[in-house]
Amino acid sequence: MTDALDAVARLFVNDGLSEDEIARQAALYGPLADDVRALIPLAVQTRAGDDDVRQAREHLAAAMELLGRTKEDHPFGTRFNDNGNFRVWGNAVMGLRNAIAPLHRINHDPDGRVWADFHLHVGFEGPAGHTHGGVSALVLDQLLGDAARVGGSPGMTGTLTLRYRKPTPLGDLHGEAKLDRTEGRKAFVTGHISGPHGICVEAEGIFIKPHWPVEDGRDRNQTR
Ligand SMILES: CCCCCCCCCCCC(=O)SCCNC(=O)CCNC(=O)[C@H](O)C(C)(C)COP(=O)(O)OP(=O)(O)OC[C@H]1O[C@@H](n2cnc3c(N)ncnc32)[C@H](O)[C@@H]1OP(=O)(O)O
Repeated sequence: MTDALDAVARLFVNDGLSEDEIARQAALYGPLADDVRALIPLAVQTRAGDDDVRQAREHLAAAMELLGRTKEDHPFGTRFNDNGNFRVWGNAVMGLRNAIAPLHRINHDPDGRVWADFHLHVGFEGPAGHTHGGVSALVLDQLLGDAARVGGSPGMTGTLTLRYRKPTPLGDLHGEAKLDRTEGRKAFVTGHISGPHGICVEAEGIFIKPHWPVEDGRDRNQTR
């Protein structure tokens, strides 16, 4: 656990950025992630032939060379400033700079419910034409964890139990979660993902506040 503690402490950084600089970086790197995100379904669906694919790959190689000239050698972690503007831009579910992240925003209602409307493209396929079960788990883990945090009991996922009630289509989906109760350091949270024909996946999670020296105090309505 010492290594994990060290990593969390090292990657939980007040970088002192001004709001203007944060906005500048968001405007610069967010669209880059959006472009990379748009490439993923294209890689699955393009019917381009040999020459076009070869040419596209040359462009991509040039882009990778440009982007790789200067880069950090560690994950993004959690960054914040004195205003409490928390950024988790590398997060796999809602990180602004993460091209695989399917959620743009997680909303928090005054009653503690958290919810998101999101779109899963063809790169999230599991069963033919449907969402991969692990992707549903990914999204629900984040939503339930956020509900625990918003409810005042932030924690690491101890147990996540899913019931796949019916196949989850790709496309436009809705997810939500709410803290049910707490017992000591444990938060018990429930949630679900629904599609056009109702609830597809139900989830129950136990989130446990670890013995870490840091608190995650992200703003309640923070965008990714
Ligand atoms: C500031 C926060 C920032 C939190 C930052 C949140 C980021 C959210 C990110 C999204 C969510 C993730 O992906 S999180 C990543 C996936 N999860 C992980 O990697 C977690 C790895 N596991 C761990 O680090 C640890 O096992 C913990 C923290 C979960 C628990 O360790 P611990 O704190 O030493 O727990 P311990 O003292 O033994 O037990 C405390 C109580 O919890 C129960 N318990 C222990 N483990 C489990 C378990 N897996 N499932 C259910 N219950 C459990 C015990 O029975 C006990 O109940 P009683 O006797 O008191 O009744």
